[in-house]
Amino acid sequence: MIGRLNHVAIAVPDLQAASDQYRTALGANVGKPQDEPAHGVTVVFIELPNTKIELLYPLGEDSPISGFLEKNPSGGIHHVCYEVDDIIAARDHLQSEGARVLGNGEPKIGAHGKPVLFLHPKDFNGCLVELEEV
Ligand SMILES: CC[C@H](C(=O)O)C(=O)SCCNC(=O)CCNC(=O)[C@H](O)C(C)(C)COP(=O)(O)OP(=O)(O)OC[C@H]1O[C@@H](n2cnc3c(N)ncnc32)[C@H](O)[C@@H]1OP(=O)(O)O
Ligand SMILES: [Co+2]
Repeated sequence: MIGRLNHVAIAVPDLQAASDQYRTALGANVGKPQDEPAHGVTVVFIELPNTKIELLYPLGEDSPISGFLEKNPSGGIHHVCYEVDDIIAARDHLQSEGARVLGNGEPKIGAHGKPVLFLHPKDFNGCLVELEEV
């Protein structure tokens, strides 16, 4: 069911500093910041030959990543995103397997303009999993 690794997300305490570091120290192709108010984050995508890195910074008062950054003030890997062909079929299958889908269970449009869902980290070995329909 899951396909390619679409991105690995890193929550960062300073989006500009992290972007500069990837651009200069790591010589990466770093995109521009993108506000995603529906998700409570500002994101910067870094294109790699085989996947993407998504830098995340809280946007707004009740960002879902604020708690994570309070617990991890230097930042850290926040989630992985796998691609799926059919996000509703994937959701229904995962729920039938007992996995918890976060939010109201309905996909939201993510940073790539595609439907995304999140699965509770406690159900996947402490790893927050995002699914993106491509
Ligand atoms: C623009 C969209 C973009 C895209 O790719 O298209 C995005 O990726 S948007 C990314 C931001 N949005 C989300 O992350 C939505 C899903 N996340 C959530 O709903 C919350 O972050 C949640 C519920 C996973 C955690 O929220 P919170 O930290 O406030 O809750 P708790 O403190 O109760 O945490 C419960 C439990 O989970 C552990 N935890 C929290 N975050 C993570 C994480 N990223 N990875 C692993 N574990 C995590 C937390 O430490 C708690 O564990 P415990 O042992 O009970 O202390
Ligand atoms: Co993501």
